[in-house]
Amino acid sequence: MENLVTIDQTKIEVKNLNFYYGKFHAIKDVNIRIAKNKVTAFIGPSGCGKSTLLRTFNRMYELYPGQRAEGEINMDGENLLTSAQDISLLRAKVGMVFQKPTPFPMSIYDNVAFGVKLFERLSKAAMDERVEWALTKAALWNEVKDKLSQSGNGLSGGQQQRLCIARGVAIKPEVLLLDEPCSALDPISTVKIEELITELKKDYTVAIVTHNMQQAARCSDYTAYMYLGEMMEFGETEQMFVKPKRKETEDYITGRFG
Ligand SMILES: Nc1ncnc2c1ncn2[C@@H]1O[C@H](COP(=O)(O)OP(=O)(O)OP(=O)(O)O)[C@@H](O)[C@H]1O
Repeated sequence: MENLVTIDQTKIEVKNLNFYYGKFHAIKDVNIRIAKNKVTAFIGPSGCGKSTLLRTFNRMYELYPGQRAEGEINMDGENLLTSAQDISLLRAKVGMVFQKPTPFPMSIYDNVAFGVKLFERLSKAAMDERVEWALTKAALWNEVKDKLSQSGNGLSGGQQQRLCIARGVAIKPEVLLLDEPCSALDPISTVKIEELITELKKDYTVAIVTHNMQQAARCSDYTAYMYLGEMMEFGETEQMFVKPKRKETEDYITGRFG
């Protein structure tokens, strides 16, 4: 399973990862390599551990007592789980966009500039440039360029989600984690986000959790199928969708599961 993505192509290497919510064993000995500048999709029935796995990549779980991870998550040769590196720096390197759009209660401009200000001191002109760049990357610039000082909450759901992606992109992370980013969106906004994901992988490594099989098929290079906390199958998306190795994967993908 691990050899499909060579170590040279790997951005994040997960080795023997176990995750616990208190006594509950949610991730069971998972091994996977997340390829650099590719999109890896995580699929599987509700509760199989997709979001939990994603949240280990930037140690999001540390905010919650009783949650712990064991094993290795190596990024550029360093184990994120034991590294002494500053947690906010890690989250700057590994950005995350959640299921529900969560704009901050501030202007569109400030939503994008907020995270940048935590890590960089930019002049007003350089910040303006960064904000435009990030909103352009998130395919939102044309829709908001004349109302940057208006509240982010005044945007449509799809625009808010693109704003959140712009916010993530603005700090120039290396990895972008997307946890069901389209589940609250209409089909047109969903298509826009999918196009955006394909565009983003030129610069970033992307990991996406999705319940939408067409979405996984359309915008990912690799797909990981999880079940009850275990990594059941990992492969090139095309191969997984045309000819999965396991019957369970096929049943899930074709909707015959459960
Ligand atoms: N805060 C928590 N405390 C205890 N158990 C949790 C917690 N969060 C998740 N779990 C459990 O861990 C398992 C994995 O949950 P997770 O949210 O990662 O699944 P998922 O595959 O992302 O599901 P979904 O597709 O429904 O979002 C589930 O059994 C869930 O009930």
